[in-house]
Amino acid sequence: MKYRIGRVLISEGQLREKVKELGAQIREDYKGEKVIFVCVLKGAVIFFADLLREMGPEVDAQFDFLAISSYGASTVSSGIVKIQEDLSTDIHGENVIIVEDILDTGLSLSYISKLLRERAPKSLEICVLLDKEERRTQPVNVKYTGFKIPDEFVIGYGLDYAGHFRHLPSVHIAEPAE
Ligand SMILES: O=P(O)(O)OC[C@H]1O[C@H](OP(=O)(O)OP(=O)(O)O)[C@H](O)[C@@H]1O
Ligand code: HPA
Repeated sequence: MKYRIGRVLISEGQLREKVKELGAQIREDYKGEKVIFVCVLKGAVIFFADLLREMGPEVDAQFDFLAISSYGASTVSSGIVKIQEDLSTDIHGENVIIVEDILDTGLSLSYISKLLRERAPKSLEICVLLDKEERRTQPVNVKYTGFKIPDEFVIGYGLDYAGHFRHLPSVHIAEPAE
C-alpha cells in the first residue's frame, strides 16, 4: 500500500461536536418540514448516520442514497464522475439536502447538484463535513460546512485511500509509505 495512517487532523471529539453543531443548524432551518437527505456513497456514510441522528422528532427526515465514484484507487480525481446507483425516491417538489464527506476539486458535488436540480426539488442544499477549499476547480455553493482543511489527502471517518481506512473514528492525514 502506498499510504499509511498519519497524524490525526480532526479528533473524534471535534467531529462529535461539529456534527452536533451542524445538526442543530439544519434542525432549526427545517423544523416541521419533510427533508430527503441524500447520502453520497460511500464516503459520507458515517457522517450521514451521525448527522441524521441529530434531527430529532422536529424534522420529518427521510433517507436516500446516491453512489458515485471519481477517485477509484487513486488520490487524484479521474475527472470523470460516474453514477453507480441512482436515488430510489422522486425528489420533485421536495426539500433535499445532499450530505457529503469532502469537497475537494468540486467536480463530484457540482455534477450531483446539477443532476438533482434538473429533477425540480422544492429546495436543494449541500452539507459537507470537510472542505479542501484551495483545490477547487468547479464552484459549488455549500450551505452547511464542517471544517475547512489544508490540501492534504485525508482518511478515516468514512474517507478512504483505495478502499482502506474508512473505519477509523478520527480523520487522519494519509502519509506516503516508503
Ligand atoms: O470534490 P471532488 O474532487 O470531486 O472530491 C470529492 C469526492 O471524492 C470522494 O469520492 P470518491 O470518488 O473517492 O468515492 P467514495 O465516496 O466511494 O470514496 C468524496 O466522497 C467525494 O464524493
Ligand atoms: O482527501 C481525500 N481523502 C479521501 N477521499 C477524497 N476524495 C477527495 N479528496 C479526498
